[in-house]
Amino acid sequence: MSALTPFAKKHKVTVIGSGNWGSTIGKMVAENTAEHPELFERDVQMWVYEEQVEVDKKSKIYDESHELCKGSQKLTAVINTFHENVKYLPDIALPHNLVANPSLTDAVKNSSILIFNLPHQFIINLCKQMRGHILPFARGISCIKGVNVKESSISLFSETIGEELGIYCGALSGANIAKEIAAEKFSETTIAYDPPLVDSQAPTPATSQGPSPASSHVDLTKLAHKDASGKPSKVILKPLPAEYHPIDQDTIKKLFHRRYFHVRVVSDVAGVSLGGALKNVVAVAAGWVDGLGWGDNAKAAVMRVGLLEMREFGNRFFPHTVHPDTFTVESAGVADLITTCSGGRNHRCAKLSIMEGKSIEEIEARELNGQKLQGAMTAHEVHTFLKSQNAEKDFPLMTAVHNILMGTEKAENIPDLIEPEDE
Ligand SMILES: NC(=O)C1=CN([C@@H]2O[C@H](COP(=O)(O)OP(=O)(O)OC[C@H]3O[C@@H](n4cnc5c(N)ncnc54)[C@H](O)[C@@H]3O)[C@@H](O)[C@H]2O)C=CC1
Ligand SMILES: O=C(CO)COP(=O)(O)O
Repeated sequence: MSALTPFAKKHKVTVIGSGNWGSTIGKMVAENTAEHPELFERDVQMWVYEEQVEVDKKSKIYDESHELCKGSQKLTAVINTFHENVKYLPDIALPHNLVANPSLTDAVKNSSILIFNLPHQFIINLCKQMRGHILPFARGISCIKGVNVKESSISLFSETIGEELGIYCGALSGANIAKEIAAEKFSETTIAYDPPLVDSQAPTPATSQGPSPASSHVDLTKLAHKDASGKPSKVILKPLPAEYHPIDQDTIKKLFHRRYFHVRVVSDVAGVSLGGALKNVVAVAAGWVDGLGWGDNAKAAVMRVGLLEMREFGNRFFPHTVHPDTFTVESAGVADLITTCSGGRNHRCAKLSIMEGKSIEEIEARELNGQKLQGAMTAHEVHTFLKSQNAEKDFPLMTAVHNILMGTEKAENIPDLIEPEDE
């Protein structure tokens, strides 16, 4: 078979991150690569931030005669031997074709599809380590819930990843509490994936020798490609060689969709990303309200105001790209807000912090066994940005969450703090 035979090459997939959600996504993606051998290599690499763990004696996989069950062991060795992430996703059987790899550069080598799934504070550093080690034409999907704020500028992690690595990156977000999905309970998600036409339908230009075998003949610099704020993207995308099946919306859906995990693919990367990031701030407020014992009506009021602020944030700061309906129609909007304000970690830790009179960080360290909350950090980042735009008063709930975390306001004052000024 010639190297240029269409689709002679299968996509190698790497998941970068192996926490609660990273391992769950790894599980689903590995189930799908095994079911679609025409598109994907069977084995999925999962980059693991290496650390020492102990296999719990109460765990189903515990075997007192096994060396890896004695004392502290490398997490990657435990995952690859017992096919369970004992630290971040205990009691869930992972597919044997999901391979834990502690070397980032080795895990991403030759992968044409990169899935980013880490707490947002770690991603920029990792992208720097990946530079020069990935396929230049790789495509990405960011499952990260957070925004990248630098003083007066804000960007989505799909964009940050895209710019750091020079690739196109879409976003996956939804009402997706990982442990429910890992147990194969039904949920929906939204994937925003809208690369320039070259990967999907762009006609390959004909040459005097007939149709070009390689999509690399398409001049990508001439294709309209804008970032989420509507400015022309700085990234000059490299086309996918023609021996690969196109990485289009259909390919992406096949990689993620499961019987228990229904995927809707849309084009609104900004709306999907902002929904996932901003709802974490609202969930902190909802947790406080529950911790105060104020009941469901109070929580619904906070969620209503939060949803309006999420939509306004998108409209105001990403006016060229956000579809306001994403916040109310898609899993990545209102559904994620509801689930996170009910069963999410941000909500639970905020609730306990009020009930016990402790900081959220103390509760996080005690309750989450190394998992990382995103809500408080995102509240501070969003506040930095809103302040730079002189827009704090237009986002009273987001501002209140920041001020309460800083100790300059009290959660008990939330009803007054979110009351519009003219009422
Ligand atoms: N857990 C959930 O239910 C969901 C989480 N998300 C989002 O997914 C993203 C990833 O979260 P999770 O998988 O839940 O992570 P997690 O909070 O369960 O785990 C923390 C992860 O950070 C890694 N880590 C710790 N220190 C590190 C360092 N210095 N450098 C690099 N990595 C380090 C750990 O190895 C671990 O994989 C976040 O943006 C989160 O908001 C999205 C949907 C659901
Ligand atoms: O994003 C989530 C659910 O969609 C998970 O939220 P938490 O990080 O608050 O658990």
